[in-house]
Amino acid sequence: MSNIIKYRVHEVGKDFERTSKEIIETIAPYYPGNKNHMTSLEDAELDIVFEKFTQDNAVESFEKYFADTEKPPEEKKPAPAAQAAPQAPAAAQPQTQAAPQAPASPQAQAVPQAPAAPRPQAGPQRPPMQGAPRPAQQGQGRPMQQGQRPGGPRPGQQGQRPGQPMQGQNRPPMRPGQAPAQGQRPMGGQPPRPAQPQRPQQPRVQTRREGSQIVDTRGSNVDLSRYDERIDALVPDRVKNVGPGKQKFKKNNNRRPAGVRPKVETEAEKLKRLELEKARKATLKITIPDEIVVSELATRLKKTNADVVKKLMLLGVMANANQVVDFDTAALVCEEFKVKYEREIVVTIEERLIDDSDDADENLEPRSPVVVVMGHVDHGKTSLLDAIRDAHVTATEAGGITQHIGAYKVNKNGRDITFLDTPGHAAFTAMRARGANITDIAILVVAADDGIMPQTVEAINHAKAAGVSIIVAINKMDKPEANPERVKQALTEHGLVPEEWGGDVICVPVSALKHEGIEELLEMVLLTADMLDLKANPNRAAKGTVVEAKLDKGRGPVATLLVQNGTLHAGDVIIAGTVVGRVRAMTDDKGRKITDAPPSTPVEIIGLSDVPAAGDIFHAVADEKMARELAEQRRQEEKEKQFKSTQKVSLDDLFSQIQQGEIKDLNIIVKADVQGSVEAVKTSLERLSNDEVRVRVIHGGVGAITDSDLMLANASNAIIVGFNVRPDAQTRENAHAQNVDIRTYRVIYECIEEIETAMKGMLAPKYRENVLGHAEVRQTFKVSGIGTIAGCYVTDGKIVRNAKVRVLRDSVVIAETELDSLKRFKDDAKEVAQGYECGMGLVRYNDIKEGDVIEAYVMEEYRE
Ligand SMILES: Nc1nc2c(ncn2[C@@H]2O[C@H](COP(=O)(O)OP(=O)(O)OP(=O)(O)O)[C@@H](O)[C@H]2O)c(=O)[nH]1
Repeated sequence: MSNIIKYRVHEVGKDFERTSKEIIETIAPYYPGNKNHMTSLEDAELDIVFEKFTQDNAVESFEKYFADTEKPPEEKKPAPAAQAAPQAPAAAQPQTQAAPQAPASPQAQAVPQAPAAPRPQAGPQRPPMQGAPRPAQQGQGRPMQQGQRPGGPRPGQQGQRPGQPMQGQNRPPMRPGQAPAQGQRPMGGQPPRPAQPQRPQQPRVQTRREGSQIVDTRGSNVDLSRYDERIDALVPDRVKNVGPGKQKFKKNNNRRPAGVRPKVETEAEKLKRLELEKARKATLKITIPDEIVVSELATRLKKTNADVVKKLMLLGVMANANQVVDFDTAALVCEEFKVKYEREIVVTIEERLIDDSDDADENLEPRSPVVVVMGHVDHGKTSLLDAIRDAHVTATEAGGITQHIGAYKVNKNGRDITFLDTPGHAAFTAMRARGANITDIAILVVAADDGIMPQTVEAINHAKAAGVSIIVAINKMDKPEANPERVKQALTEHGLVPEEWGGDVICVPVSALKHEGIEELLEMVLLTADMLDLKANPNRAAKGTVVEAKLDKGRGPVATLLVQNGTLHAGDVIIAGTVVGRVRAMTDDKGRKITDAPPSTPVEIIGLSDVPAAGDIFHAVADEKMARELAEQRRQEEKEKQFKSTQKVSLDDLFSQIQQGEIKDLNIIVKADVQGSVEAVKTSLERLSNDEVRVRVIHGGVGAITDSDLMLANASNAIIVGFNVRPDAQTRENAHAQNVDIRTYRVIYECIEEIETAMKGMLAPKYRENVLGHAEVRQTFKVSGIGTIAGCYVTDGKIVRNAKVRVLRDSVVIAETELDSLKRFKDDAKEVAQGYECGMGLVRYNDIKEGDVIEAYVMEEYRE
């Protein structure tokens, strides 16, 4: 650097108001050699000059100096100027450090090497600098040191030379001509910064060590970064390499730029910022969903997990960061933190796509009733449906060809009635299990010659569970042995009291075979419909249920839909369960093409992408793309559902389900060997109802537990209780697959007790029976002295020697005991597997008959 910028002896002399000779003499003792006024001076030589003249300007007494500085500048102005005048402009630095290494120290950079002003080339060319000579000083031939302190030079204050940048500005001392050439310093154009100079200067007691130079950085407005550049420029390489390494001011570079803001202000600013932050937090508003993980809540509250967990603890909720809390708890935490909150409303695709809002009364119009026919096998359901259709479809609709699409409409007295063509409660309940409640009225067909049969009872209970109105059609009235009174009598036993006996159940005697009583029956259906006041809004997007669906070879997926609300139009986009499609063609039950299907209309449509399931609910939607998205989402949900075992009510977790509010009604199906037991259990169980749970026996019947019971239990989320009756192997397997809880008992009070304790959450069964297998008694042998030996064939599972057994006759338990002996031919056997024959003797039981079933089981410890 010094090679580039020449600073000649005469220039230095001029700057310091010394002769060239004096300068040369100053340097000579340190750097001997021939020099003249044109000799360029090296950095080290310059440093010596600066040191020399700086020291020459040292004040004699600090006391005097400090005393001077405390006086108002105005008073002192003329005097110090005069005093300082004869002196060299150097600051009073009693430093003896004149070594060439001096500039290497950071302090040395602050040494006023700036004899710029007097220099002819530098002075005039410079734009006014902060330290520009004031008129008074100019009059004295040199500018005052930094102008702001008329008290004269003081220790540590450099730059007393004319034209030198003011220290207050923290300009690094500069040699004339150097900075502009290097472009290291934004000299010109930098406006004077008066803040520092005008600050009342307190006497600064500075402990200065002999031989060191100190940069006064206490003003907090020293731009130290500038010194780094100067260091690089000024420090000779050999000096740089000495010591523990370069010690740049950069370490302190985090200081604010000179003159921008003093340290006190920074603190104030920080406080202000903190306050602002606090204020911002105070007005924080967050949204909380119905359930939120604690860590997520903490994030939203801008708190740590620990803070939130602590607050929860104080609120009496023990939850860790990964646990979920409900909205109310989260809201309490928000209140504790004084954070505003509101409930997060999650709009699902379903909500956006499907408008499930209720209709306003003024938009509702009467709709025709939807009727299902149920009853015991062979009581004439199909015959009745055919009779109704024959009388009202083929006869009245000229040219109409009856289509079996799963539902049809008949017209009576100018009003329509829709019949579901699938008789029996199986289809009805299967549909209900899928969430579809499509029927308004159930016609219960009871053969007058047969009376109430098991499936009649089931049908009654299925209809009751679905909450539909029942009309009894007493069929086969043409038969001579028909006894409608007996039927009515039996009906009362099942809670259906005929009208003529003071009840509200309409009973119509009919003959499906002879087409008698059909008109009366239909009239009664209309009457019941009037009572139900069935209404729908035809002026909205259609909603309904898939009644039937199949894959047609030529037409692709074909589905029968029953429109329940709104009107379905040809061309509509519909979503049914996980299937999406556009209604390409629509035909009614008479095979006619139609374009609009108002409420209670069954239609057959084509155009779906896949075959939906019967019972699926369909919606006509506006956005096909979104519908596909929803279908995909539903498929995903279905998969997840399959993964998780279906949550069905069971006695084991009854209490937890009650506590979680999942159960309000405990539905029970009671099956027993005799009607008396059914009634007894029913009354006893229903008495168990308490404030939280209502125990409802939705079906009670005599006989084995069958698939039909399972179906009802499945649809109504019920548990099955059996007394002295048991499910057969297939039913048990199905129950297991469908997660239906079947409990079997021998004594009523055991059942009552178990359900009661389960409701109280005290049910802790330690043992549970595990059925090992069944064997059918094929032959019996009487052995004197031993008793009866049963020759059996193991039908499923295995029979184990130590197992307990029960004897079943027509699925009714007739004995419970243990195995006395188990033999394969003449040998004792430990166990006999399925498909083998064996001989069995039972402990204290000899009344075994051919056809009996022996069930072997063991009691196993049960762990939840
Ligand atoms: N005498 C007489 N026989 C009838 C009447 N209704 C039906 N039947 C007869 O009863 C038998 C059973 O009739 P279905 O209509 O098949 O009875 P279902 O209830 O539909 O029977 P499933 O479909 O097996 O459940 C048939 O042989 C019919 O002919 C009737 O009103 N009078």
